[in-house]
Amino acid sequence: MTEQGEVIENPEIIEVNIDLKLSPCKNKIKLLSNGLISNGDDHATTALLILNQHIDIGQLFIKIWHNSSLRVCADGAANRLYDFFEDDEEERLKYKPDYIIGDLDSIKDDVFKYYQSLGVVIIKQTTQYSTDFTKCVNLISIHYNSPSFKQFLQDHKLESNHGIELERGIHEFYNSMMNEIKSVTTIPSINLVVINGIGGRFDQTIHSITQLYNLKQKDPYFQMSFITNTDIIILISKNGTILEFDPNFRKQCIGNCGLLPIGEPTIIIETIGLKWDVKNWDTSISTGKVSSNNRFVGGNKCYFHVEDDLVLNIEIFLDKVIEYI
Ligand SMILES: Nc1ncnc2c1ncn2[C@@H]1O[C@H](COP(=O)(O)OP(=O)(O)OP(=O)(O)O)[C@@H](O)[C@H]1O
Ligand SMILES: Cc1ncc(C[n+]2csc(CCO)c2C)c(N)n1
Repeated sequence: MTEQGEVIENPEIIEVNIDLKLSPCKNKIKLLSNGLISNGDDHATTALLILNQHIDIGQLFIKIWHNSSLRVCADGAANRLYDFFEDDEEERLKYKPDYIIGDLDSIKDDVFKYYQSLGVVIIKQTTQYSTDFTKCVNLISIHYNSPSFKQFLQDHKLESNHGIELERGIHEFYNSMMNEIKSVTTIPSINLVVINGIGGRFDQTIHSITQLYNLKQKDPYFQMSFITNTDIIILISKNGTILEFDPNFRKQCIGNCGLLPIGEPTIIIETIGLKWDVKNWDTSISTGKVSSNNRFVGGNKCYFHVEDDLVLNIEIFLDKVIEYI
């Protein structure tokens, strides 16, 4: 039996030219030289979501913070933000999140009081049918898209929980907002950078990956990426995607990559710009046919054409990224 599909081994550096007549390209994303992923829309804004694990990306964290127009902590992530500054009270004060949200079973009392005293909006949501991660994502959507949410917070600022229903008020707010705005407006793009969601507990990590697929369906205006101290992780959409990067950044800061069909088996119709490019290559976790340990050899871009969305991880050398920015 012959293996399906084709693997083409390329030299260490190649020029990538994409003939758009043969290789469709619906999506363009950029890997910026500060390690952030942008959907290529110059008007997009960036939001930072901090989850509850140790912040281990050093000065890259500070860089991402300053690059963001909104910063949200999921429950116990507020402890991690607080601890990041160790005993440097002056620095800690400069990094005030916009919101802390979750069931609030993980945030420490003194951290709660600290951020409350700084005027951070802290929202309790007790439902045990969604994670703090999902609560955060809904809140971020509302923050950017609801014409009335900021006014609502202002009007209810003296009430307990800012007047938001305790169990699933944010989810309800989100649902009714989405019903209202879907028909009327085009929603601006948001580059959503998530830290601390990968590694650590395995179910939490898999839940993070589900968010990549889920957001693509429910809130496609998010370009979501996970950043860890070893990787950037994104979803590559079907219908053809060009990923652009700065050639020097690639050389100095990027290592291996993997095309990971975590959500479902699929066919990689074509890649252009990998050390091991593939054509009509069926890939699945259960057969073990997965392109891991691959790398970018396209000087400034790489092209992916996949039949179904799949996960891409890009290895970053954190120290080099921090040096580079
Ligand atoms: N060990 C971990 N590994 C990966 N992600 C994590 C881990 N712990 C927490 N997170 C992420 O941080 C978010 C906030 O976590 P927190 O500890 O405050 O609450 P939790 O009770 O563990 O999470 P949840 O309430 O969502 O179940 C979680 O929703 C999850 O996305
Ligand atoms: C089928 C099913 N499995 C697990 C949970 C538990 N759960 C999912 S999200 C969440 C909130 C954590 O803050 C909890 C406890 C559930 N509700 N339903």
